[in-house]
Amino acid sequence: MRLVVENVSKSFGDKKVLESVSLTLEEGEIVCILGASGVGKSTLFHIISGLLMPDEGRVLLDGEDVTGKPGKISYMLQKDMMLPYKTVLDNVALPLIIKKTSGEGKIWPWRRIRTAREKAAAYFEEFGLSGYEKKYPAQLSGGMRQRAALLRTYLFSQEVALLDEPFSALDTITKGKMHQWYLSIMEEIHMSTLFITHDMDEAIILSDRIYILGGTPAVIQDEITVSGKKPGAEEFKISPEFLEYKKRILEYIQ
Ligand SMILES: Nc1ncnc2c1ncn2[C@@H]1O[C@H](COP(=O)(O)OP(=O)(O)OP(=O)(O)O)[C@@H](O)[C@H]1O
Repeated sequence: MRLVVENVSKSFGDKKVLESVSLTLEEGEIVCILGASGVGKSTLFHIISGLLMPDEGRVLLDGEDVTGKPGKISYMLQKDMMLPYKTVLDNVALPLIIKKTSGEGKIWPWRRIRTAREKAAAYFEEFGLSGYEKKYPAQLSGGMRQRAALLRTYLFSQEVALLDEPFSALDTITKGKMHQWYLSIMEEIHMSTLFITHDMDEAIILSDRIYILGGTPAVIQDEITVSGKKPGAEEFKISPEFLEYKKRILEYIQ
């Protein structure tokens, strides 16, 4: 088990937001947290990423207690947070520039930047960004920006990634294409991913498992294992199985 979240509870003042939330993420799995707006999804992600301490419970990464320790788990925020005055390559290489790798010793900053750029550039083709290395974020389409942001997240830590509504800003057609792209790239890079969405279809299309977060305070109301999704399997979206998953989710989310 890569990631274990154990009985996490959190209140802000006298408002309890999360109540004993537990979940797991296995190696290479794509797991989604589905919940209505304001239910506490981002609060849960802040806790998992170590940016926020829970009142109770803990977060384990590969068995190590990482509660309240940021920097271990990649976290892609809803906004892609690209620096507008830096090239796409430098934006993507940023985590490699600022994160000292173990055993690296003392090296000149320019050498670290060069190595980081080389490492990041090696993934540009796979992420559909070839030829855009020297462009600026404003020159990319929405889908490309998201792919660049995903690559940056992957380069920060290839172990576990948290993605907060990664495709919500995209139009329906681009979103559909990104879903297929995401599933096929995951077949290659096997990044264990926990993502947030309030889009039911997206949850079913992308996830191996779905946790439904709901109620006040929020608890895990259901856990659904999705079988049948495959990269490029457009017919899955119109299959009876897909509708069954949707029906089950609709029992909780209206
Ligand atoms: N720092 C804070 N101080 C006080 N209340 C907070 C704080 N952070 C979040 N909350 C409250 O906790 C609840 C859950 O917020 P959160 O942002 O986690 O929800 P969400 O499910 O991510 O929402 P959305 O889908 O709209 O992003 C909300 O009622 C919010 O007002």
